[in-house]
Amino acid sequence: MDEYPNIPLQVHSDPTKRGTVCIFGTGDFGRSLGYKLLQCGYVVVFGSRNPNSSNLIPRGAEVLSHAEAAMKSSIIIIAIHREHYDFLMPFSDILKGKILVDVSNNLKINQYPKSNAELLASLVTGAKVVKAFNTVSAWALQSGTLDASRQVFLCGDEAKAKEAVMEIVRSLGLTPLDQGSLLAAKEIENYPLQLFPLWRLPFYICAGFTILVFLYCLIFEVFHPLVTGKEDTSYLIMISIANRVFPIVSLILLALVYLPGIFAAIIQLYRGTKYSRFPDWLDKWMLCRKQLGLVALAYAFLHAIYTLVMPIRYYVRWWVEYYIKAQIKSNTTYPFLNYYAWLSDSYVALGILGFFFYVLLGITSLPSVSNAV
Ligand SMILES: NC(=O)C1=CN([C@@H]2O[C@H](COP(=O)(O)OP(=O)(O)OC[C@H]3O[C@@H](n4cnc5c(N)ncnc54)[C@H](OP(=O)(O)O)[C@@H]3O)[C@@H](O)[C@H]2O)C=CC1
Ligand SMILES: [Fe+3]
Repeated sequence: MDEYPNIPLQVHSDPTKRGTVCIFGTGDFGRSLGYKLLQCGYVVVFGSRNPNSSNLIPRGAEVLSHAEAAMKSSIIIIAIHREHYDFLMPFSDILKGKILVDVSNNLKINQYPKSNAELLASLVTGAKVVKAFNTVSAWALQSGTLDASRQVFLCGDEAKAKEAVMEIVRSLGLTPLDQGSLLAAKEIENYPLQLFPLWRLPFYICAGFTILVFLYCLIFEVFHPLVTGKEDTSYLIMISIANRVFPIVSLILLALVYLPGIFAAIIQLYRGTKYSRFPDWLDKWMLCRKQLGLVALAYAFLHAIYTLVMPIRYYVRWWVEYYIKAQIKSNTTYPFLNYYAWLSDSYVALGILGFFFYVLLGITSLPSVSNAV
């Protein structure tokens, strides 16, 4: 295999193989990406500090010293943390003209004034740095659960280098999204640290309506009877009031899912064209319909659970009363009476568990940039 730094990816002599890709670092991410590349027909060469003692290397890959490995390919994926980038400086000559793929992430948003990719470009002058793969997690690569995070954001100053990396991304079955020049690296590095960015607005809307309806029910069903008739109805809070809040908010959210479509249609009819931009507020609203719909569904599901729980609670309470009366009549004590009261309350816990289970399901199906470490 000869090295031609200006040719993006060297073609392997074996026609079943796509070409050689070099990966620096035999850590979690390097190994996972190597494994996936091997699966997709690439020849993979790892560059490591300890080529002989590296273990868990995917079968079929070669492990060499950094310098030897770099000679084998014109694309080098740097699967090493930013803090160790200066170790590359002695190899500057070998890396000249090569495509260096920066996959690194930080621990905090805007942790450094300069993005990791820009730092790499300034340390190894003459190399073509492309930022990519940082939003894909090692775990997703290995387990093949890439459904929710097939998008690979990438950026770089050299169009040809970017195209070569995009080709690799595509051949791994992922979708490259070109974000422009290396200046965009800072933003791309922040993506994995933004926790569910698409859920912020829907979360506020749902929380707002839930609190509002809950307070309304609380005032009319608990505070009002307490003030006017000195009647204590606080026992309604946990189940009856909650079960009133869920369907009301669920229906409001469902309306919020369908309303923007109607507004959009009216605007289009009014303007007489489909090809103009919607106002900003409508755009934001349309974009969070999926999340609002998911929460509406979760609330409807909770409503169903609580509705099922309620008659069981009445039944249990009836039994508790029945046994208390029986105890008084026969002047004896039944040992397990408390158990029934406890049982009735455990149904409440069941409802809450159901809720968390649903939320978990929702989270796993998110288009998650947040998958990556
Ligand atoms: N893990 C993940 O899910 C993801 C990780 N990333 C990024 O990938 C990069 C690697 O992450 P990950 O594999 O998890 O980390 P690991 O700690 O598992 O591996 C890092 C590797 O870097 C090499 N290394 C460590 N110290 C030095 C040093 N002083 N000089 C030279 N090489 C060194 C080692 O390889 P060797 O011993 O072979 O030299 C080591 O195995 C990071 O930048 C991370 O942000 C991006 C997306 C997801
Ligand atoms: Fe109902």
